[in-house]
Amino acid sequence: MGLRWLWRHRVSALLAVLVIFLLLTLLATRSLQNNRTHGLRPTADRRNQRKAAEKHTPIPHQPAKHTPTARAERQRAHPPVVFLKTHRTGGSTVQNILFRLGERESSTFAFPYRTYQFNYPDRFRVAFVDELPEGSSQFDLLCSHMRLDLPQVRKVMPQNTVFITLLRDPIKTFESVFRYHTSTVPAFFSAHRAAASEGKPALKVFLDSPETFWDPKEPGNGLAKNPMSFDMGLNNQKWNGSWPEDLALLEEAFHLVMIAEHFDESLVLLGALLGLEHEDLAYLRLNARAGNSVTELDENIRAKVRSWNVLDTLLYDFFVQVFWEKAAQYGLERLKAEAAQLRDSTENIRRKCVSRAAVPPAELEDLLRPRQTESVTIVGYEVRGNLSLQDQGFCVRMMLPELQYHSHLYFKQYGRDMRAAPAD
Ligand SMILES: Nc1ncnc2c1ncn2[C@@H]1O[C@H](COP(=O)(O)OS(=O)(=O)O)[C@@H](OP(=O)(O)O)[C@H]1O
Repeated sequence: MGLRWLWRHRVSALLAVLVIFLLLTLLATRSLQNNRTHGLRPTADRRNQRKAAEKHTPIPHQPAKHTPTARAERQRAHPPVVFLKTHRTGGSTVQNILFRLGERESSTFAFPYRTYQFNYPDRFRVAFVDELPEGSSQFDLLCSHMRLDLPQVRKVMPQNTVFITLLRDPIKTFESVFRYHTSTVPAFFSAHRAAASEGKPALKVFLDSPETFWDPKEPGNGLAKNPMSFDMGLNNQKWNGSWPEDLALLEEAFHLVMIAEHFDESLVLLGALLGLEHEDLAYLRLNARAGNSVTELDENIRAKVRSWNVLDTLLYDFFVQVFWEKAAQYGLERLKAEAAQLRDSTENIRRKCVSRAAVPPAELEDLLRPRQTESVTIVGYEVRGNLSLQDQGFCVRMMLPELQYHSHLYFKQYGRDMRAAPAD
């Protein structure tokens, strides 16, 4: 054996080496072709972007709840969604459900070109949307704050988009908007200043003579009167002849207008519309004020709030009626039963995830601390320790405040940070 044997069989050895080489080349070519045909693997660029994104925020991995095949089917099953996030109505809670859904299904988000809002309070424009990311053929989800302009939104989203929004009792909404947006809405700011100098409650001072503080030509005053109507793109200053027609157009455009006072029933209808399971709809009440930041309203103040926001009352009452019509179509008994089931399953998930609720901001880590304003305290949640990595990923996402989740998803989608607001 050894060298003499090799020398004697040199031709056979050479042939064997050649055959092995040819076989390896063939296998390599087939595998490359497969990857190209099915487009399964991300490009090196996208892989690097994703790695960078994962490094960017200390958010645990998204749990892989579904198998790849099931995920692909679910992706096909649910249509693109626009969620019109009206102010102080519970929108961050619904947005969080959609953020989780979109992240799990690798949806493409239509994000604002700058910051977290579509150039609010301007009416929505196509130009306010960031570019379609490389490799995406359409936007699947749009759920950041805007003032609605339906034809413009339709230009951004695919034709089969489902439109949803959320309305809240106008008295609760206005009280919350007034307290939360003290420094960003000029009319409220002036009222607070006057109230401070008179030593009186600001809301009472404002409602005693709102016209003193409210300049309708000031663009920043959109939320100062009928804030929900303003967000829905209606004339929020006064009723005019086009209101009934505008309402009818909204009714036609929106597949579902959820009602905060019937939140669980609204989620059941949302789930039916998008084909979601109860686990997908589990939620924590996000962006809530601490008890000491809420103003108790007596009947006199409530009547003044109602009268100042009469168009919001009209809007709300109209869509509450539409909501119950939809509920009747779904089946009232069925809706009641499913809402009860959703409440139970959500309660179990809350018990598993949350170690402490209504936590003051100073006691929360940066990742879980909601945005605060000068005038109110917004409380958050503490996540339980000792969770599996998968549960931790799920639970943290459910309590992640809007800004943190938004910037995480933005970085994941574009591989870069969000653009800041332009300097004034
Ligand atoms: N599920 C549910 N049901 C009823 N109400 C809810 C729910 N989730 C959040 N909230 C209340 O909604 C208020 C926050 O609304 P938003 O998240 O839309 O605010 S924001 O515009 O994004 O700042 C805030 O209201 P206030 O606490 O009265 O200010 C939340 O407590």
